[in-house]
Amino acid sequence: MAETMNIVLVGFMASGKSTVGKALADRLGWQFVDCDELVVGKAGRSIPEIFAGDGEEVFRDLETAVLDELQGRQGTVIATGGGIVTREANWELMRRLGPVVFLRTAPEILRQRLLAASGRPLADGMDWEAILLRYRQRLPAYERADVTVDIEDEPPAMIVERICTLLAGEVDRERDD
Ligand SMILES: Nc1ncnc2c1ncn2[C@@H]1O[C@H](COP(=O)(O)OP(=O)(O)OP(=O)(O)O)[C@@H](O)[C@H]1O
Ligand SMILES: O=C(O)C1=C[C@@H](O)[C@@H](O)[C@H](O)C1
Ligand SMILES: [Mg+2]
Repeated sequence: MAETMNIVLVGFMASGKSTVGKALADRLGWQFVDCDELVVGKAGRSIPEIFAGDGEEVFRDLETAVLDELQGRQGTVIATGGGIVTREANWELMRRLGPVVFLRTAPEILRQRLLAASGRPLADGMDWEAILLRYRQRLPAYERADVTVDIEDEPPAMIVERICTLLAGEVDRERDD
């Protein structure tokens, strides 16, 4: 795959962006960055601390700033935060980086993963119906991605192979430009 581009992964909380992103970068021999980790590094605080201390808007500003700082990169798999698709400005920044891939993970899998973990302010302590409502509200935004990968219960390595196959067309288009 051409190293002149990056791959940007979007999807709901716990859809696997960070996990699959790392595996995809290993498979391609590319670098990997995670926007959530970059935000934490920039703020010097955890995501729950940013949400609790400054509010969601400040978190979103940091998220956009991080995406802006990634401009110019090549050969990098970029895992985004689950809400990055909610800001219009982020779309232009993501599309400039490379193809945007939506990990459309089955809601039942999201439910199991979110109930088993904490550290996500927009899921912690919320009932599943409220989380599912947010997921449904965000779906049209995720579906703006260039490529969608439907994910059931399967290991990251299999998802990685499917992403590589789906992106072969994107790479061909880039070569034609
Ligand atoms: N294909 C998979 N098979 C099994 N477990 C997985 C798979 N993908 C991710 N997981 C597990 O699901 C959980 C959530 O994954 P991950 O943190 O990668 O999601 P995310 O999309 O980055 O979430 P967030 O938007 O909150 O950053 C983790 O515990 C991870 O180990
Ligand atoms: O879906 C969301 O809005 C979020 C997802 C996480 O990746 C983090 O970016 C944060 O917890 C917010
Ligand atoms: Mg993540």
